[in-house]
Amino acid sequence: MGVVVLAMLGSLAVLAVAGPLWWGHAADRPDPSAVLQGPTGRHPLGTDHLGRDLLARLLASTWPSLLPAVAATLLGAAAGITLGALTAVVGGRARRLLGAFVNLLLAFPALLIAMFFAALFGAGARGAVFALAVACAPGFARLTQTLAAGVAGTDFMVAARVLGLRRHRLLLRHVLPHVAEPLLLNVTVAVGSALVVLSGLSFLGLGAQSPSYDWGLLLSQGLERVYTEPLPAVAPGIAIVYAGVAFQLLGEVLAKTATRHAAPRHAEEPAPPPAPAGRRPASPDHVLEVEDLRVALPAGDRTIRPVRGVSLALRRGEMVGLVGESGSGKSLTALALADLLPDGARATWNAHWFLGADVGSLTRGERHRQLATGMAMVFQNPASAFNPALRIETQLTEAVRAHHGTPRDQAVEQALVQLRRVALPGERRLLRSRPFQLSGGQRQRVAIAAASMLRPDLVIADEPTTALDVTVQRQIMDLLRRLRRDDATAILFISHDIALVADTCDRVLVMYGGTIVESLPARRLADGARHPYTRMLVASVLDLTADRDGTPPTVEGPPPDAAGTDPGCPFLDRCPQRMDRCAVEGPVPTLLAPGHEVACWRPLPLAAPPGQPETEEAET
Ligand SMILES: Nc1ncnc2c1ncn2[C@@H]1O[C@H](COP(=O)(O)OP(=O)(O)OP(=O)(O)O)[C@@H](O)[C@H]1O
Repeated sequence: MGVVVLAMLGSLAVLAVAGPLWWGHAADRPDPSAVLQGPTGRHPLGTDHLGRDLLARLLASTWPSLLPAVAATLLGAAAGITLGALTAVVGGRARRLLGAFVNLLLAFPALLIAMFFAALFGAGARGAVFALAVACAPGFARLTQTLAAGVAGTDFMVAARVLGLRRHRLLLRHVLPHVAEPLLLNVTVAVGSALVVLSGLSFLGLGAQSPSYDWGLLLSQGLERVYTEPLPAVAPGIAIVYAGVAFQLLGEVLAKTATRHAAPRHAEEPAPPPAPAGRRPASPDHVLEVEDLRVALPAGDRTIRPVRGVSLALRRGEMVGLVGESGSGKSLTALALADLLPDGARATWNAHWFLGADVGSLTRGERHRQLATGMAMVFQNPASAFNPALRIETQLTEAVRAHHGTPRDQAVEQALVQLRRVALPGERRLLRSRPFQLSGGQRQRVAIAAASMLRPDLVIADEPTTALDVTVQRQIMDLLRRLRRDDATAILFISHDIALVADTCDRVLVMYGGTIVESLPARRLADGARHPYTRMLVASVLDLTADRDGTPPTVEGPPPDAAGTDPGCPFLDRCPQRMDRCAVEGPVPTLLAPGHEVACWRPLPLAAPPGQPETEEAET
């Protein structure tokens, strides 16, 4: 197809350049003796009303026909794509405004807009070009908006936001390359349509003005006598179709090759990754502290409160598990901590400290930078956490390049070091790969390598092993453990898999109905849990040491009210221990033993060894 396109476009280019030189003179020479002739040996397409040779005019007008169509399409596409792509990276209100503006423009038919602006700008080729650009921009904006919307909520965009990339970088690196293929196709196809519209404008007397002429004008002149001499009208029509098909095929060829050259090449010199300096938590121990974190979300005509007063703290090098059934608010808690809540969601807190900085008092830019360099996220689905259009190299290196100004060569070498750390062989070949060329396990290892690139103080891993098989799960857990051991990185490990959490974490936070109902050392989970929900959760997993199939644990009974307005305990309806007080007063977390807190008015007694009565004192 490439060869065919090359031949077609080459012939058009030759005609465009050589046409005026070779046939320009014949095209403009009137011949009163040969007015309005049909096709003859001397004039294969006949002559016009001044006796000028129509074939010469057709060939000589290649350039003035193609140039305005290409120029109008490029101008319109540039304006429309910029407008549409902005919607993927701006905030909620600006996005709605931009959307409304595009809708307004689209409310008018493109041809009407083109005619209106052509009349406004004045009849002539230049006016027609601008008019057509204005007319086709909204279509490109809508297309880009739709394509970009598909990208905006993806994990790789969230991941890129976690890295704190600026809007223009998000736009250029992640949104545009991802939507480039259909856009390129549409731009080139639109050149063909632009040719037709320009012909229409010329036909209406709003395009090329005599004595200049283009295929559109020749077509309209030919149409006047199409019933007696069809060739003078058919020939410019064929020229328009030929050029249109050439551009359409060009679109397809370009679309196939567009994403192959997105990433730069890397250099050879190895260099150790420098550790970022100058970040110190206020308490040397705590990386993150949050108190009474709440998240409210609009859901239809009401507001839901999926997170209702979460307090937690993570020490340097500590691995803390966050467990709870589906919908308990684990992911929203993580997203609120990373300042990545979806549009419309609102987070509030009493205190929120990250690396010694009061997050609430930072400016937006400072907050993004602090979170981007100090925190990394590993998502559940490694397939969607990467931008499929970009090479692994680009995705691994862009954060250090953006935040630390690391030169590309050095960033690439850091990426190689990180890939070796996560035990991925053939790391140079891997850097040149695209995400779809890797297996699920490889992708998750690359995700951990990417998370380690900035040497973050905290990694939030949101169900990083759920989509993987058991063997790969173990390898990924080993990597997370190594990350925490080697770099003293704190890890918040979100999972349904309480057996895995009990096995790998230091502490476990049990979430229910948007609150943390119990916090205890992981080794105490099997026999030391005191909250009825934790006990039921543990009981729902038959054996904490058994092999896991990734099925989330289930607890019988209705889930808590999503609105979160009931005053009592969220576990009330499912609790076998409930008392009258539980319905009217939410339980406050109470310290039962060092490192063990329970939010329950009537915590269960400790499970006793077989043959002995249950006791409350054993632990304390
Ligand atoms: N963007 C959103 N808009 C409306 N409701 C949402 C949104 N995101 C989450 N929710 C709701 O908030 C509640 C908590 O969601 P969240 O994803 O934090 O739960 P989770 O504990 O992480 O669940 P899972 O383990 O299934 O991921 C759920 O009821 C969910 O339906």
